[in-house]
Amino acid sequence: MGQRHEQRTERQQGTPLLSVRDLTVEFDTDRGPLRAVDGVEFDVEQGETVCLVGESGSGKTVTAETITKLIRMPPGRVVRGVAELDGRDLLSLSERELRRVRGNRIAHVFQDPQHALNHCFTVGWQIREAIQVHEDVSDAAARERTLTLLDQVGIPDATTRYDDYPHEFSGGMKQRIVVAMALAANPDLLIADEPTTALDVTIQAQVLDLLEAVQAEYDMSILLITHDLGVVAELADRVVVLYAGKVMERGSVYEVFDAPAHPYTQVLFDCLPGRGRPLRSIGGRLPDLHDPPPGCRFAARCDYARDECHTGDQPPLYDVEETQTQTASCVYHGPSGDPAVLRDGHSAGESDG
Ligand SMILES: Nc1ncnc2c1ncn2[C@@H]1O[C@H](COP(=O)(O)OP(=O)(O)OP(=O)(O)O)[C@@H](O)[C@H]1O
Ligand code: NI
Repeated sequence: MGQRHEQRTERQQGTPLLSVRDLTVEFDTDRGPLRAVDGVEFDVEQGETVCLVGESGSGKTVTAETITKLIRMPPGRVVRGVAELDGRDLLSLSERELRRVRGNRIAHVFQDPQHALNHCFTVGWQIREAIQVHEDVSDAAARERTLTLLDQVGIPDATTRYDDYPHEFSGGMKQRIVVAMALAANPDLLIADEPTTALDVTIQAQVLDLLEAVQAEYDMSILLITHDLGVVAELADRVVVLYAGKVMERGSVYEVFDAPAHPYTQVLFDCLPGRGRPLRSIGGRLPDLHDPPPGCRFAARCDYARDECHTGDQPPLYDVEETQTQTASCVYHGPSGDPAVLRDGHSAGESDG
């Protein structure tokens, strides 16, 4: 890893590995443009895990897939914003340059390992390919490295399994192989979108433990999308809460779990985290993304909404009092608000249920 280490220490102090700013993505639909992601901003520092959370349809996948332009354009379109990797905007790269980024620096792991593997080739061949695509090494060296990777991701008896086809592995093992393929590129950032949802519950924990272990080993950053609050609590360093394409709240996992600041996060997190515990489903629906209402996107479902919440733009991300990094897009945290109102309401809600 010596080479990798040098490359990483070159990064300028203070520049995050990934910096997403004002990311705004629309889809052309029969009913006109649909704004799936609207002004999203967050950073991912080297070696940390950032979790994107929010209900279904809140824009998590679109955010994650726009970073490397995996979403199909058209119908998708980046209206504005940047996604900088080490200060270089990925969204303005050519498709050829982007392919290099995807192969080398950013790897994706999706929900279903089935789609990431080619059923016509042995897993050994596929991982070896993934290595040789971006590194000029001999077949023998690539094979050695493949065996090491298979071993690292917990495939028992790697030497014999090298020549097996994907269908000869269980779902959990397949996802391990996908992780091995992702690691083959020695990426700086792993983007994992619900990587365990398609797996049995007992296997989910193992794959998550694997991600945690390889992250430490490879000093890699992870952008993780999950519905599972227990997973957020265990793996995340920082949390980004999305609702209807907007960031509602951001902060360290300690801060956000200790005292969710936005009323949306409060209802979303209104249960004790434990692995396998899904996000609570909350009353009402996401606003229509073709024609979102003015004001805060969450106002229609918010117990604390007052008149100003229904007018103007989504509030800025205000610093949350007495925290280091937490911010919330809610007027109660703004200059004219009293956040104590939200705290009181939240604790009252907790004792009810
Ligand atoms: N190709 C597309 N065409 C039109 N609309 C799309 C397209 N892809 C996504 N959307 C819309 O963008 C919005 C955000 O979708 P996205 O998949 O990012 O949500 P998500 O937070 O990942 O949800 P889930 O938890 O269900 O995966 C949704 O309203 C979705 O319908
Ligand atoms: Ni999604």
